[in-house]
Amino acid sequence: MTFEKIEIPYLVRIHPGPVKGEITAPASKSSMQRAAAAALVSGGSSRILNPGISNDDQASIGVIEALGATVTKEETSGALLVTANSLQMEASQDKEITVHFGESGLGIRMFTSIAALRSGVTHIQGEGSLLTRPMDFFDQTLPKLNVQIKSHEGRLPLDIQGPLLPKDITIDGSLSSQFLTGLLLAYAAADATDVTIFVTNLKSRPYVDLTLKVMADFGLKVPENNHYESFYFGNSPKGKASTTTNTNTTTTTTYQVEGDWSGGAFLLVAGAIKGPITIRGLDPQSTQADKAVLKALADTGCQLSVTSDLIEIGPAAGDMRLKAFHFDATDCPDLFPPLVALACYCQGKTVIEGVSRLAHKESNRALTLQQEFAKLGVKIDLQDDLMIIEGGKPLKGDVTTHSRHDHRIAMAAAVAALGATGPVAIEEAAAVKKSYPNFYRHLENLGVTLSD
Ligand SMILES: O=C(O)C1=C[C@@H](OP(=O)(O)O)[C@@H](O)[C@H](O)C1
Ligand SMILES: C=C(OP(=O)(O)O)C(=O)O
Repeated sequence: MTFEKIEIPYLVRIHPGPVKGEITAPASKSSMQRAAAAALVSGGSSRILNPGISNDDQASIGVIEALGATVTKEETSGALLVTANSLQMEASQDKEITVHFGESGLGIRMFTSIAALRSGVTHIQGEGSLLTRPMDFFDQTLPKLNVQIKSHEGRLPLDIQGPLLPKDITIDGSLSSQFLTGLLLAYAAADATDVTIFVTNLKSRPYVDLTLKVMADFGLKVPENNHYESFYFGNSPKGKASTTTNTNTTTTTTYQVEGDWSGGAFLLVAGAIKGPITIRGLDPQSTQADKAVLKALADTGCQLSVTSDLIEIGPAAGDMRLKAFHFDATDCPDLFPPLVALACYCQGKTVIEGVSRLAHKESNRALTLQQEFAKLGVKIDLQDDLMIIEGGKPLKGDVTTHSRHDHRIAMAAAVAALGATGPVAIEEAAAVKKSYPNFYRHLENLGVTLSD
């Protein structure tokens, strides 16, 4: 499968000004990547509507192709059609193969356990920031499940060889939920029966809800979730796909990729700072962790109206100013960057909890936020697990920030720039392609002036 190429210059300059009009949030890479994995392991044919085009989405499609799936695009609807054998049945499962994950943390942590279902050797590779993110979970866990693994002191590249055999196991969920997501899918694919994954100290819990939902949507066997402490795969047969369409002799699972609350959070913050705007495509019933941005926004006193179809958002009414807020982002760490941009425009000190969750993202996000926002004249203190942002003062314009090769830092700087005293340049602006390649185009659609 080839995807459309989106060109973004090295430097994008954001000119301050209002946002107006209507925009549809992009596809969620969390939803799309899970759909790709579920389409692979559920076998048969699947139709993925509203597919994402981010680098991480593209990497996941490349991975399922490398693992034996065929992916084509339906020209009329843009849907992706995936056909796959179950991995254990795949003719090439004994062969030695190499899979590339680009920079996707979810991709590598989810698909490594799935690739471990193969009995051939799989070489697992990544690039950029992924090379320094911790993967020692696999060194500790996979050997207990009949999988041989060689890593580079807990970092990439990895070589693995299964087949993974589901067993009762205890894992540590404090670093990331993504490893659990992978094991849940791999256990389901291996038809785990009367087996439990025990988890200690699980963080980013709503992401596991999303995993379980996608598994149910694809008709995979869904374990019983006991308070996020254990996940029990019982004796019952596989689940039944909730959305299936029957075409003569074959059954196709149809899955609609959700709109992205993580990328959408930047649009919402833009609306609260310099709107009003209308945003479509964000489902208030979603299990996505970053839907929690609504709570922080409501606490600022911005104008906010949420329905199942659209969200209308604008600054505080009349002469009122946005108020500082207190928010716990431990289970939704990707909200730190948009909430920092929001906090800049809120009177007083905003406190965000969960700083320890930021150390191993595309950058060490607590530090990069502190350093890049300092260039805009914003003071951010880090005290243990708390981030404290002093808001309400004018943001410096005519400055140059750097994405630090982190998509969410670039988007946070861009949104913060909307109310600055002059244009704000962002170096290595193309980092946004990791999750939201159309981000700058969407800002332009909302009336923002950009220059190189
Ligand atoms: O499962 C997912 O889709 C994700 C889980 C979160 O990671 P952690 O579980 O490591 O917090 C989040 O930060 C990441 O961007 C996407
Ligand atoms: C950390 C992120 O993604 P991942 O862990 O999947 O690379 C992110 O999107 O902010």
